[in-house]
Amino acid sequence: MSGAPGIRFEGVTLARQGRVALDGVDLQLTEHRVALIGANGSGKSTLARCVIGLERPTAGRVLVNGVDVRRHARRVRRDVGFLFSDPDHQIVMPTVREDLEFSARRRGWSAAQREEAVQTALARAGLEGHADHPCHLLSGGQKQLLALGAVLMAGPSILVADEPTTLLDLRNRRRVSAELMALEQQVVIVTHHLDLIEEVDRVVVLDEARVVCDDVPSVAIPFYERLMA
Ligand SMILES: Nc1ncnc2c1ncn2[C@@H]1O[C@H](COP(=O)(O)OP(=O)(O)OP(=O)(O)O)[C@@H](O)[C@H]1O
Repeated sequence: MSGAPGIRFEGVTLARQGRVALDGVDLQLTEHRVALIGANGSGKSTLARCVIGLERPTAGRVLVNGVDVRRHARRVRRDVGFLFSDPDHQIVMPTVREDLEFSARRRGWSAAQREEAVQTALARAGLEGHADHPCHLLSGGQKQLLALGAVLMAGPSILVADEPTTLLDLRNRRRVSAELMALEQQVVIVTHHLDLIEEVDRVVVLDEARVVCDDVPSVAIPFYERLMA
């Protein structure tokens, strides 16, 4: 059941309580790093959540690596990691190490392989000295790096991040963004932080539930700034 890599939105429309959140969105996202930008309420998070079946289109369909999300949501969720704005929404275990180990269990690894992966993830997140600390005592930036580490531990081929830097100070915003931009996986990032997406391969601008610009950052970001002026 393998198919075209990446994410495909085919005529995706989503209406809730008579209001249209997405209106006929057609996109084929195959680039390594894609940003979704747009005004508050333009539909970015709704579109991102459709990728893992957290939202269901009223019409149209979403395919991930050629697999229909509606028909095979569990399979798609194994392929797609999702990073929320608030890491507290996805840190599930009491300590840093336990949280990473929890995600590693999906992989069918031996105990030794899991331990090696946990150590690598701790180092990558700069949390080596915090392995046995309670997660709730971490700073916001540390929590987001832990959440990212745990999501990656599950081995996704695509990462969707919904405003992952919104709650962070400038230093942590840059740190988390640099981690995301350096990933080998395809990354789709929803953000209002335009300075962080200057290096992405493609920027999709949403406005009032529709795609109004789809281009490289040097074209799409100024387009959006004019739209907001
Ligand atoms: N669970 C929900 N129930 C009802 N309406 C919702 C729900 N989630 C979002 N909406 C509405 O759908 C529209 C699109 O919202 P969405 O969160 O996708 O926008 P967004 O572009 O991500 O906005 P923001 O930048 O503020 O996060 C908005 O009108 C919003 O109020």
